[in-house]
Amino acid sequence: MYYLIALAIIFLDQLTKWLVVQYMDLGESIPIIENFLYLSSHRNSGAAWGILEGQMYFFYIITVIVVIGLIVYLQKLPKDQPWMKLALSLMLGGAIGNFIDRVLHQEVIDFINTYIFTYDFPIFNVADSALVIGVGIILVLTIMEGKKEKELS
Ligand SMILES: CCC[C@@H]1OC(=O)[C@@H](C)C[C@H](C)CCCCC(=O)CCC[C@@H](CC)/C=C/C=C(\COC)CC[C@@H](O)[C@@H](O)C[C@H](O)CNC1=O
Repeated sequence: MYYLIALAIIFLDQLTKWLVVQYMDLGESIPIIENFLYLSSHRNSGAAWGILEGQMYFFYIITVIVVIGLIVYLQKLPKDQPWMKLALSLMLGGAIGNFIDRVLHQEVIDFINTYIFTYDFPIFNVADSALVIGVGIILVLTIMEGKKEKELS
């Protein structure tokens, strides 16, 4: 069931990237909300903030490890942890979404360009959003778990 969430993320990610490639020129920027949100067609052959630019084999290896880890973890999780399963499914979809780009184009297509206050946050995509949301949910669950244990002890 949670694999459907991962598939939905992959489909949404690849669809949005296809639309950007189809209807936008590289470097083109369309303002959605002035000074806050723009659609900017961008490519990144690195990871976040363009780190390790061009190290495709490193990215393939890391992504395969991440994907296998997520699948094993998803299989092992007991039924009563829906939030954890959601987080892992989001990360699985995000990791595969960027992996497809890296295998097909040796770079990742990015287009969500936000200005958080004056800081021009790196341009990202649906896959990155799913990854960061998945990481965020796991962080929240871990903090909540820690608080619960403290109350019990
Ligand atoms: C989101 C992980 C990045 C994603 O990792 C992936 O694919 C994984 C599955 C495979 C990587 C090879 C391994 C993880 C590297 C970890 C990393 O990099 C530190 C991340 C910290 C993170 C806090 C959790 C910050 C967030 C940043 C950004 C996302 O903001 C929403 C900016 C995204 C833009 O720089 C955009 O150009 C990136 C481009 O799309 C390629 N994306 C990737 O490499």
